[in-house]
Amino acid sequence: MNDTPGIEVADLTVAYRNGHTALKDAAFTVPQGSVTALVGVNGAGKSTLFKALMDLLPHAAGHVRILGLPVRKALSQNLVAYVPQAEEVDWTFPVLVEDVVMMGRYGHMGFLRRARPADRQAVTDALSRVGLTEFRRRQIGELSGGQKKRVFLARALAQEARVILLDEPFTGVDVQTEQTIITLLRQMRDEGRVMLVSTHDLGAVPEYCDRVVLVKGTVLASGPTATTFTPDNLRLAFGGTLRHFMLGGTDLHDDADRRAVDVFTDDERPLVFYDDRHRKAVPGTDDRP
Ligand SMILES: Nc1ncnc2c1ncn2[C@@H]1O[C@H](COP(=O)(O)OP(=O)(O)OP(=O)(O)O)[C@@H](O)[C@H]1O
Repeated sequence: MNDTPGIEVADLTVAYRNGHTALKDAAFTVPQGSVTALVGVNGAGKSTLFKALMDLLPHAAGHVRILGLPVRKALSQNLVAYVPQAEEVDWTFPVLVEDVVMMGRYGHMGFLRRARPADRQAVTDALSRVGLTEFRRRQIGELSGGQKKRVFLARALAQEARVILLDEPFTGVDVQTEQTIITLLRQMRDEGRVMLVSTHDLGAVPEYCDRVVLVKGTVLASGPTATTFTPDNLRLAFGGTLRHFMLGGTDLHDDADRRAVDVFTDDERPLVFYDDRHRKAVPGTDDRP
């Protein structure tokens, strides 16, 4: 690992063919060996940013570098992998779990896409790492939501991607699978990889993300979670869409404790901040079973 940023986005503007500018002058940097949350309201531009990083949308202005390389070069070197949202995949397509993971090897194969022993070994290793070895001969459509997510993570591992874009990896996933995925993300971070994770689960962000990028038509703020994932920045990014209230005094304590908490919630996944002396989001304070 060197000091080259994992992802570098500078003054990026992205417009759709109908003329709608979804991102304007967006800028942020993500170091190698990090897990970064990408958060913002519906329509803020998270998927647009992913598409720009995957070269699926032209850049009207600005530039993107991945591990110091222009996007196309990074893609041609198999450095970038995308873990899609469940809705983007046709689960009725008859394909085995191991075949999906083998797709991660295509970029390493020749024109005829003939799998060599090294490719088969990479698939076996990746499936073992995500705990799906016994599911390798199943049709992908027969798996649970959480298992499907892990198949796509295995595909990214088999690809030996260094930068992995994860679109809502925890949607529809139970708490145990969420923990399995978080453990994997941490291991991959420790291997020097870059994970950019779009998520609406704000309560879990401080638990597993080193850094945060807040978007709303542009990048409002980015940096280490402790200094960026703050009530002020969240108000900027989510103002009006999340309920925000403070609890203190007798609403919170039955003694003279003067501490207060800041709560941001969409009524499903609250994010709780303790008072100024503890301006650090507290993970695990949500109300899931
Ligand atoms: N194909 C498209 N053509 C035109 N405009 C689009 C297209 N896709 C998205 N947009 C618009 O671009 C803006 C950003 O959308 P985007 O899908 O990037 O948001 P998002 O942050 O990923 O939202 P969500 O949280 O709902 O997934 C929105 O205003 C959206 O309506």
